[in-house]
Amino acid sequence: MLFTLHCALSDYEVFTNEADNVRMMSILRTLIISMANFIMKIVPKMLNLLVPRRFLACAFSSSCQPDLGAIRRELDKFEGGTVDLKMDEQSGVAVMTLNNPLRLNSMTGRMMVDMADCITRLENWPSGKGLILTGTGGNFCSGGDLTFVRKALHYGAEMAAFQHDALTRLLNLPLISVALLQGHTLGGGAELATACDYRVISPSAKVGFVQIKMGLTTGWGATTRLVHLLGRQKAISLLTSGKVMAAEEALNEGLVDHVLPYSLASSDELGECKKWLIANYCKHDADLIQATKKSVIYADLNRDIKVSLQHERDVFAKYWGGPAQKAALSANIKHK
Ligand SMILES: CCC(=O)SCCNC(=O)CCNC(=O)[C@H](O)C(C)(C)COP(=O)(O)OP(=O)(O)OC[C@H]1O[C@@H](n2cnc3c(N)ncnc32)[C@H](O)[C@@H]1OP(=O)(O)O
Repeated sequence: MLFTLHCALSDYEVFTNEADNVRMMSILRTLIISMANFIMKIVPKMLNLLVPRRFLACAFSSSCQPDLGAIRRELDKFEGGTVDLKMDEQSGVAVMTLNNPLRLNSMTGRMMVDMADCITRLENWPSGKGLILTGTGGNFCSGGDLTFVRKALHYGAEMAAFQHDALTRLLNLPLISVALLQGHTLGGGAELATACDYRVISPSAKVGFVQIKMGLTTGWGATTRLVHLLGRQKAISLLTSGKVMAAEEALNEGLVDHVLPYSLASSDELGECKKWLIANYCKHDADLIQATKKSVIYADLNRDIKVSLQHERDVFAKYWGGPAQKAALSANIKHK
């Protein structure tokens, strides 16, 4: 580049006499191209020195996909607690339980991996209708396990990518899901609750997006889900206040859908929640429930009304004239 500059300047002295405008323009063009090439070469090198390589790769590559397998192997090293799944074939309702009771079911890396595996099993459960997400020992979840959090301070973006994938899959299960909020539901715990279709709360429970008080924003996708669920204003209010709400306030805010009666022992609340789920959403045929939920997800993700209606028609045509409709017609049902 310096060589080009030198040649260009010496040429300039010669040309002042000849006033050869055409050659002057050509020299100027060479100069500009050389400078541009120089900048294009040096800027990425400087950025490479200043910013970690993995961030650059993500920021500049349009094909950047997090390697979930590698993240999973890393998260699995942060032990403590489990997430357990029971699938009841008879009722079609599964119970997924956060199990880290000494730390109020706060989530370790291992639990995140467990939960992702449970979700994979639920994605492939054709006779399933519903899911209850609950915590053991009278608490839902007090957020990220702070022992894990302290060890994983270098691993936030990766953990968030893993949780975004798992919790989006949870939200989009073809089952009707409900989070049973008991005791404490804080931070990441409140985020988990927003990855279910509904939230049922114990009258003595408390729930809050306390991330802001921990110097954080949401890492497990709750901001995106809250805006869909409650709209911008309420999302801003819950997330920026970090307020911890009692059951009635959470109901008034629209965050929860049902408050359980006061009369129940904590151990009976799971049974009551199951009754609520079945009575409201899981009475009918599993195949129809799954088809309905899938259509709702499709409509939500494809806001183009024509595309969504076409899909709805296709699903409808599959059931029209089918055995379930014929059985219902024969039964001569009165919908009183
Ligand atoms: C991913 C980003 C996030 O989730 S940010 C939010 C992280 N969560 C928190 O900061 C919650 C911190 N914990 C608390 O505020 C209190 O423990 C709450 C939940 C209010 C319960 O208070 P209290 O009923 O008095 O119980 P306690 O404090 O004695 O707790 C019992 C034992 O559980 C533990 N615990 C609780 N939460 C966590 C957590 N998130 N991570 C790790 N451990 C947790 C407490 O340390 C306590 O343990 P220990 O009995 O002292 O050994």
